[in-house]
Amino acid sequence: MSDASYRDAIFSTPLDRLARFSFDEQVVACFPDMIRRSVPGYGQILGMLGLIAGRHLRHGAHVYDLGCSLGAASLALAGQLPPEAFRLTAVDLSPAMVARARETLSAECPEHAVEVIEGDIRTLDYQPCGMVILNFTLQFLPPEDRETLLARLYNALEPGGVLVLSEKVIDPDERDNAWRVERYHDFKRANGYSELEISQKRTALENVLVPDTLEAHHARLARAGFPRSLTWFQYLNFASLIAFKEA
Ligand SMILES: C[S@@+](CC[C@H](N)C(=O)[O-])C[C@H]1O[C@@H](n2cnc3c(N)ncnc32)[C@H](O)[C@@H]1O
Ligand SMILES: O=C(O)C(=O)C[C@]1(C(=O)O)C=C[C@@H](O)C=C1
Repeated sequence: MSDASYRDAIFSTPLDRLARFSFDEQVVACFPDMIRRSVPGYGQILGMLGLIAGRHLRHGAHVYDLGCSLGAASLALAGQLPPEAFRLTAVDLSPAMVARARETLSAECPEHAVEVIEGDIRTLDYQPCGMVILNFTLQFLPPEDRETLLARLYNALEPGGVLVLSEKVIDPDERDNAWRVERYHDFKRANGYSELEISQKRTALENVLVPDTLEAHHARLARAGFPRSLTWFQYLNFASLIAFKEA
């Protein structure tokens, strides 16, 4: 099993043809380092997922980890809850991510009922479930597909079920937004990224990662059926929301 994770240096040299960002082999090889150095609060969010599940999940309920990448959210749950507490389906569109997630999850939590599916979360057939995790995934779907997916997830959730949605967000106020983005770039610099890496990645993510405002997220969750949602975490321009289905 190769569990090696390399330092992210993808955008460190000038690239004359800057391709759109994609979750290919190159990104997979350095993904744990990339996401840890690029997402403020990533570790804290993972740490809370098990606690949220511990409070809201009916014993033995089904959990979905959508856009699972290497399965970090699934692993976080397995690290905090016993095998009989839940069954989990992790899904990702990237074959390279799925292959590595399967290896990691079967090695790290062999006792837990975890399956990893390669597929598109927009067209998956959802079983009744108690919790859905979208940890930095919805932002990569075309904006016009987001509400339909959330409505399908609302329908799949059992009464009392919860959806955790973590996203990069924008501020409706231009000056506040600029301040957050500038401090986010400081965060990246402090984590060892150069000006070139920051600017090339920003360009590669344009029209690939399309962030919404928190207001747009809450309004969309309400239209999708959720009677209540709240922002439980925010660190600069990264936030996590929880949406509740009525019990
Ligand atoms: C930022 S990563 C998610 C990180 C991961 N959830 C974690 O906590 O470490 C976004 C993931 O969403 C996946 N993705 C994007 N669009 C998808 C889709 N339509 N269906 C399934 N997965 C998708 C990408 O392949 C990528 O692995
Ligand atoms: O580097 C950035 O600007 C990011 O937005 C970080 C981000 C994300 O938010 O999903 C973007 C791509 C990678 O998947 C890892 C993290």
